[in-house]
Amino acid sequence: MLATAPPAIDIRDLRVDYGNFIAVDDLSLTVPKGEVFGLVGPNGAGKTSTFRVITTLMQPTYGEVILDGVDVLEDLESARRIIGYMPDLAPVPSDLKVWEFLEFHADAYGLGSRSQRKERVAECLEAVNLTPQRNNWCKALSRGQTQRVVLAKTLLHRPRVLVLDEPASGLDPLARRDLRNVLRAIAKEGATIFVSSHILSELSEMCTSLCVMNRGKLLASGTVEEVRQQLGNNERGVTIALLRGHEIALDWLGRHEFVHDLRLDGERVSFGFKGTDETQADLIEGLIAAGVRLRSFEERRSSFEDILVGVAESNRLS
Ligand SMILES: Nc1ncnc2c1ncn2[C@@H]1O[C@H](COP(=O)(O)OP(=O)(O)OP(=O)(O)O)[C@@H](O)[C@H]1O
Repeated sequence: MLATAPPAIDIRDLRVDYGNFIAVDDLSLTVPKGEVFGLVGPNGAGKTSTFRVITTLMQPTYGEVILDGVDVLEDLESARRIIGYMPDLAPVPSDLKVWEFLEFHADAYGLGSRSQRKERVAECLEAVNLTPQRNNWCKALSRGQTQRVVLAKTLLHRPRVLVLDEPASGLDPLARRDLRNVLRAIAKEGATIFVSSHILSELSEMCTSLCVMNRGKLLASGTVEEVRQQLGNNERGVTIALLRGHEIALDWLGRHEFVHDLRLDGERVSFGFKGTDETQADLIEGLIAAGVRLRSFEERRSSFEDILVGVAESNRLS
């Protein structure tokens, strides 16, 4: 029988206390290999504390973190070889050129012979699409380019697990798109990426799956759709335009268990719908089978940002 490969990241019952304050509360999470996995949560959710434990920078109060089968708390040295960590707003020295900055770190890591180190620097610059900027001063780079230089530095030792704290913060949409493409390409090469943000839409664009954390606790995890369902936000507003069968539609929808706030406005019928994608597909089929001539169907869902704002609001109120 084939042994199953361990997940890239396995966090079990993690707890981080600062004095009497619980910053991470009983967090358990598994990230399969090759994912771009997002960690989203409002300020103070416990994202950085979680990352600091994973990256061996801090001992947790309780719990285990296993990276690619290696226990981070038991075998620090092996864990550090697996991890690449890019902290929030990592600085780059302004008085070095891009290639000098990377070669300095390749030397510090002792990455093989001089020619091997140069080759690795070139590979990493290519991976982050910065080969044309290799001779530029670090201080002359844009914010997006600076993030990618730091990412190149983080890739030098071929980490299998990349932990990136808010890498897209402060980037314009174009720079975010560049970063997203670079991260996807890196994951395709086999690395697993664990990336945080407090902006959900940023991560939902970038990640294969994600989790939501709030006040140290895991609220939901899975694909974007699964997370939306787990957070109980599958409410949507629907407007249908009909050519015939308005009476039938009103009667049929009025008896549907997931439909509420039904309104007729000219040829259009609007209502709130609280069901899954499957039940919504059943609803469309049911309406047509009942004899309604449907011209169009339009749904409006709360954006992911609205959901997160709801989470943050509930913090403030409680
Ligand atoms: N060294 C510390 N001592 C005391 N409290 C701390 C310390 N570090 C973090 N905290 C608190 O723990 C909580 C979680 O902080 P953490 O930085 O992990 O959250 P975060 O989700 O990364 O937030 P942000 O998005 O603001 O960076 C916050 O309330 C923070 O004030």
